[in-house]
Amino acid sequence: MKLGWKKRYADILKEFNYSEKKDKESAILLNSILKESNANQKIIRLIEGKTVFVIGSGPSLLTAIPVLKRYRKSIKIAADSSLESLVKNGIMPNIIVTDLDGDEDTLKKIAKTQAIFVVHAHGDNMEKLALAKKFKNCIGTTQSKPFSKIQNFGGFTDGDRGVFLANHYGAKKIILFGMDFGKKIGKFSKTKKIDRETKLMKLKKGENLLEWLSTITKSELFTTSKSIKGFQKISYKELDIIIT
Ligand SMILES: Nc1ncnc2c1ncn2[C@@H]1O[C@H](COP(=O)(O)OP(=O)(O)OP(=O)(O)O)[C@@H](O)[C@H]1O
Ligand SMILES: Nc1nc2c(c(=O)[nH]1)N=C(CO)CN2
Ligand SMILES: [Mg+2]
Repeated sequence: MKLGWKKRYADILKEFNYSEKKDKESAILLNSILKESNANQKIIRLIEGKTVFVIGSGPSLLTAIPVLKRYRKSIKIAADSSLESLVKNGIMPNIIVTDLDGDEDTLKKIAKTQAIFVVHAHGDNMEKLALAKKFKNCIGTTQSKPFSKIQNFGGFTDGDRGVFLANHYGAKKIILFGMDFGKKIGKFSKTKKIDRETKLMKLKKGENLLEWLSTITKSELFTTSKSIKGFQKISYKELDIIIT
């Protein structure tokens, strides 16, 4: 990915004490698992020039769900564990961005549908990657150097990676739901209590990356969740005006 991702990734490696070597190993493993597919063309058709919703697992996901039910035709990108509550409420996302630490049963349940899975390989999820074999439509990503079938659109947590994905494929407008960041972890999030400190650090990093993206993207950015610098804060009532 262009636009200065390398520097952001170097900061992430340092701050979270991750190993670039392990990130690369993981990406090589995912590349060996993925079949050739036309998921890329499918994703372009879904996103290019469109208004796209990106849905995270922050506290506001609760109020977002009844609203999302009314926008059946809008393109939806679900970040990992937001998927479980969406599917339970009859909302089927078009794209799922995941590092496979969300709810496995839900992932398996919709594995063979038209949904496109954007699976992220990193140094700490190698043992989960085999799950990608089950997905009918699957794209592989890395935060390190892209190669072969593995791409890098930028981004860190599943939610902000969803926004970077929508930016990469040329969404006209990107609207966030359940992407509150801040100090309160959403109850749909799969994070255990012991991880709280790291989780909050990850959320902070995700928010910072979105602030940065807002300075370089061509997409118009909106949020129905808590305010983010560079995103226009809107109420659910304003959605109809923004979408048309
Ligand atoms: N306050 C919040 N609590 C939880 N998730 C949030 C919040 N604000 C934004 N999100 C976004 O929702 C996404 C999905 O959340 P969740 O914690 O369920 O996924 P995750 O798989 O644990 O996240 P990741 O693997 O990216 O750390 C996160 O990746 C994050 O970008
Ligand atoms: N190496 C490594 N990379 C990541 C990790 C992680 O736990 N380890 N978590 C992420 C989002 O939660 C994104 N990237
Ligand atoms: Mg995840």
